[in-house]
Amino acid sequence: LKPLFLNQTQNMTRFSVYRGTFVHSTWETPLQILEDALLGVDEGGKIAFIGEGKDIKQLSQKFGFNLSEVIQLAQHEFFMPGMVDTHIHASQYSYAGTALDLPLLQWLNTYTFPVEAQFDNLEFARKVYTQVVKRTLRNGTTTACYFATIHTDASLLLGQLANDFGQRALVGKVCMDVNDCVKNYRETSKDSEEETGRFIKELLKKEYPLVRPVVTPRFAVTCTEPLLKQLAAIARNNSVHIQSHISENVDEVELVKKLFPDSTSYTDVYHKCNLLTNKTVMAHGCHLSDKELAVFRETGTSLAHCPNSNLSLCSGLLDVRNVLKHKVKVGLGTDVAGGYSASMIDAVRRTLDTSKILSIQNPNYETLTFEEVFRLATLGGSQALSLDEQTGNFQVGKHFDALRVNVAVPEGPIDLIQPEEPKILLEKFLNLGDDRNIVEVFVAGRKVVPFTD
Ligand SMILES: O=c1[nH]c(=O)c2nc[nH]c2[nH]1
Ligand SMILES: [Zn+2]
Repeated sequence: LKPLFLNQTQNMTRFSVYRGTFVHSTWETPLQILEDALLGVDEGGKIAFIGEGKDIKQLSQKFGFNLSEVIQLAQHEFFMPGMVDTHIHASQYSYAGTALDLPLLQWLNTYTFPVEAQFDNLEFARKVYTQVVKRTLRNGTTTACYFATIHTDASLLLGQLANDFGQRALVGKVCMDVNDCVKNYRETSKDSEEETGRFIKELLKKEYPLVRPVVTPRFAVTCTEPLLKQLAAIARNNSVHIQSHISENVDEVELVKKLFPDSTSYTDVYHKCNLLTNKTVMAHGCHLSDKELAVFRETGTSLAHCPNSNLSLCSGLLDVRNVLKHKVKVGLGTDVAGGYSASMIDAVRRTLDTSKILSIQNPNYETLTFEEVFRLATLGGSQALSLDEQTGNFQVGKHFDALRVNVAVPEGPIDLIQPEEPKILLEKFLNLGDDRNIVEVFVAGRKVVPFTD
């Protein structure tokens, strides 16, 4: 009886086990390929073991799974880590793909603020937020760092929807106490502060396992210095993330200089207000100086590179190679709707395009490789959001956030003429693939795509 009893206790933990090709990044190498690997996920959604297919018998005995339960990937399939969108405006999704004919400051006043003002209507909010969460999940965004609007209840609803669909998310109620252009879209400083406190408290009270609040001053142009300082204190007291925008376009940088004459740079404005922390992510940074990047590095602040937006609004070209040389943490963002695509696959392509534009301008430029950009979209993003202990690659102990990619999916966008090695399959997927190739999406071990209802 004794051995049987022992065996039963061993079997108490049930694993989901996958066998096939796994591609991911580490800090040592931007592309590591594990062929015929076995990966086990425990009931908590964490990666319990990674081994080789040839050792399946020993692994099944050690971890107590049946060989018949192992899920085998097909030829042309691989698992890659879920992608991390480090910067996306959920509230701008309704007009994604339009309104790209004005530079940033005019774009905000003409298109963005009037739409965001409508999120006092919870039914409208539910419609938009449901669609953006589903669309991003389907396109392989397992973690999203969202801007909502100034409306606390609608922002809480976004958190609820991310939780319901199973997406890992940071959700920010936007703060802005300056806006003279669209009068019904701004808060008093007091409301902004109090509502941020309420937002954090109520979101944390829900105890959603994968959703966290992020303190969100929109940017220095729409926030007074006292509000910026208060928000930094709220973030510190609650140990939560901070997100904002910085140095996206030249006119904006000039305006911030005028608005904050006592600061030596745009970065200095935020630094003086204590907003630069190792849980802060700033979008864009196209026009940051090397000196400012050094402050990012010292404070542990990260950058969200949003190339589609930077090109679409003619904002600028972020020199990611220089950011990496300064050892500043950096991930990729779609920045919907300044960026017209909600897909992180597009963010990968636009990152490569931007790097190639910089190479055209300077033939000595060291162009980013597709492997490096793959790392930015996965591990880099998780690090930029200080979530790299939970997600970003396939490491024992991390959550299983993964995409099952079938490069040769029937009726899909890619024609495979002959069998290809995994590196080529990944490159084809990143350059030619779309959501049809993403046949399953897992977040913390749970299959969230295809949708169940
Ligand atoms: O791309 C952007 N989108 C926005 O909504 C925004 N607000 C401030 N700065 C911004 N940049
Ligand atoms: Zn943005």
